[in-house]
Amino acid sequence: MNILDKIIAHKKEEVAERKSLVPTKLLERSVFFDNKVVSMKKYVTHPEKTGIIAEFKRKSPSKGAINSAAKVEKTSIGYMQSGASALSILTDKEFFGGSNEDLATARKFNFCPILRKDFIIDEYQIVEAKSIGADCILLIAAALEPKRLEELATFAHKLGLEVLMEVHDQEELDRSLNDQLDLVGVNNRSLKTFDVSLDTSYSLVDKIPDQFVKISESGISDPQTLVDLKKGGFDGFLIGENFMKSIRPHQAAYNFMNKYRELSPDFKTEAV
Ligand SMILES: O=P(O)(O)OC[C@@H](O)[C@@H](O)c1c[nH]c2ccccc12
Repeated sequence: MNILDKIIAHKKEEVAERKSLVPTKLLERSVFFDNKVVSMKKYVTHPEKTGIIAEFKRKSPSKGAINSAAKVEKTSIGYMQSGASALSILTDKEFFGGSNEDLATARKFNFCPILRKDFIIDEYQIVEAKSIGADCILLIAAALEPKRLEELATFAHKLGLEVLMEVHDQEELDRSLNDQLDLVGVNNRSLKTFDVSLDTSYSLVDKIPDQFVKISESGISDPQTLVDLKKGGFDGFLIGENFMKSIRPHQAAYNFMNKYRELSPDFKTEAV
């Protein structure tokens, strides 16, 4: 059993329990439910933004504890003020130390696209994503049958949410691509070994059709890497640990994005 199998097994139990505690009808009454969705696609590709999707992640199976003290409010606002295009908020509790409240807090304090970072296997979680203020959901190709993935993506679109599909290799990409996706992410971290290799991104970027916004995910720790990935054809970059491992993640993000600006002279906008 690899880590993903373990997480999905746990997720099934968790979703069953949540469903019995909070019916869908109640989720639909949330104040966030009628919010207009902020497009991740648009913000990531906006020429005056960095393309960075900055992540709030307290711990992970590969790294253990990363930062248990950071506050969502300060961190998310700081990420956005530094020039991030969007936020990614972990809502899985068991393996990543996140919560739905974290995402709802980020929503309250920011006008920007927010990705619900979780392991989605059921429509219920998509309604829940909308009810806590998310704009985009993650669907992991390694965890879903292609047909099921397309069904979930279609359901998300019905609620107005965008969809980021994550792949690790060409086989996952080939079998899971469908028209209901908005963004396609290549995860540089292997689920089996936890090794990170940017070669995964470079080897897959040209295989992703141009109708999708292309995201490189995980293991990015150097602004020069962003310049290179952008040249290689990526529009967006998902960065978590590199910011979160600092005592002040928002400050780390600020320094990182300033360096990125210096390295890309055609990229003019200042952090506010
Ligand atoms: O912290 P990193 O190495 O910058 O990676 C961020 C993000 O890509 C990673 O957290 C991630 C990618 N896909 C996921 C799926 C579930 C949970 C987490 C993830």
